[in-house]
Amino acid sequence: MSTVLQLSIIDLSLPEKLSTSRLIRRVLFFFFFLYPTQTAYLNHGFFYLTNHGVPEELMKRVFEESKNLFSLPLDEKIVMVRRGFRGYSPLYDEKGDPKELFTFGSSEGVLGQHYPNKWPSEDLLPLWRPTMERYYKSVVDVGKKLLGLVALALDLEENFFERLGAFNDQAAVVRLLRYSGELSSSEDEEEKTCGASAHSDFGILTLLATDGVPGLQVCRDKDKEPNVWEDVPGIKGAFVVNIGDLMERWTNGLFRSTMHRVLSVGKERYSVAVFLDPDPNCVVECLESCCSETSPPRFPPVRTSDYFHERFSQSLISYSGSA
Ligand SMILES: O=C(O)CCC(=O)C(=O)O
Ligand SMILES: [Fe+2]
Repeated sequence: MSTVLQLSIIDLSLPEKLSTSRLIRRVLFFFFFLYPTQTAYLNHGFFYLTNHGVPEELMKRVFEESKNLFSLPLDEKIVMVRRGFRGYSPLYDEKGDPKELFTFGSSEGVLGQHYPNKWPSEDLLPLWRPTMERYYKSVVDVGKKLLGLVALALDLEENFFERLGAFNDQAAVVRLLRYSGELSSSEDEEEKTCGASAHSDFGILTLLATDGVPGLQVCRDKDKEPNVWEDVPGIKGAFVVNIGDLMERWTNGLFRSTMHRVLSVGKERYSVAVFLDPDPNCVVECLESCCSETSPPRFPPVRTSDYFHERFSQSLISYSGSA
C-alpha cells in the first residue's frame, strides 16, 4: 500500500504577490539538513494550484473533446499520427506504455510553422480545435502568471524569464492522454503496474488536470532503493503543478524536477498536461543567484532545442525531430 503525499496548495487568486511567492519558495526549496538532526528533508517540486482562473466549463469541454478524439476509429486517428511529437501517438508508442496521446501546440509564429498541428477534421469534431485553442491560451496565461511568482520566489524580477527570452507563449505544448487501464501480464513489477513509466518532465513547469481517476505517483528520492512511490490524488478543478528538468538546471537543483509515474488501476483514465517549455533557442544555465563558490553549477549550459531533441529521442519510438 502506498501512502498519500500531502501537497501544498497555492492559491493563484490571492492579491498579495509577494506573500504567494514566499509560499512558493517555501514549497519548492530543496533542503538537505545533515546537521544537527541528520535527517534529510526532501522537497519534491509538486503542488496544487487553485483558483487559477481557467473556467470549469472549459476544463469540462476539454475532457469531453479529448474523449471524442480518442473514441474515433483507429484509421481516423492514424491519419493524424505524429512524425516528431505533434499529433497522435497510438497505444504503446511511448516507452511501451498502455496509453494513447495527442499533442498540439500553438499554430502561430515560427514554431507553429515548423511544427504544424494535426487537427481532427471539422466534419468529425467541429468544436475540437476552438476548444483546444482556447484551453491552450487560458493555461499559458496561468503559466505566465505562475512563472512570474516563481521568479519572485527566486528573488528575481517578475518578468525575468521573459526578459531572458525563456518564456515564449508559443512554445507550450498540450498533451491529451488516455490510459487504457489495462493491467499487463508482464512479469516485471514496474511494467505490470505502469500506465506511464517513471519519468521527469523536461521543461519549465507542467500544469496537469485529470478526470479524478487515481494513478499519479511521485518518488521523492530516486536514489533510495527500493523506490518509494506516494500517491498524488487530484483535487477537482485544481491543477497539479510540477517543476521540469530545465527549471531544475536553472536553479542548480534548488527546485527539483521529481520522478513520477501513473499506475494502471484497471480503469480508463484521462488527463491533460500542459508543458510550459522554454523558447527552443534559449540556453539554460545556472542562475547567478543559485550558485556560489561552495555550490558551483552542477549542470553545463544547454540549448533547449538540443536538450529536448535528446530527451525525445530517448522516450519516443521513431522520433524524427520534425513535426
Ligand atoms: O497523466 C498524468 O497524471 C501524468 C502525465 C505525465 O506525467 C506526463 O504526461 O508527463
Ligand atoms: Fe510527467
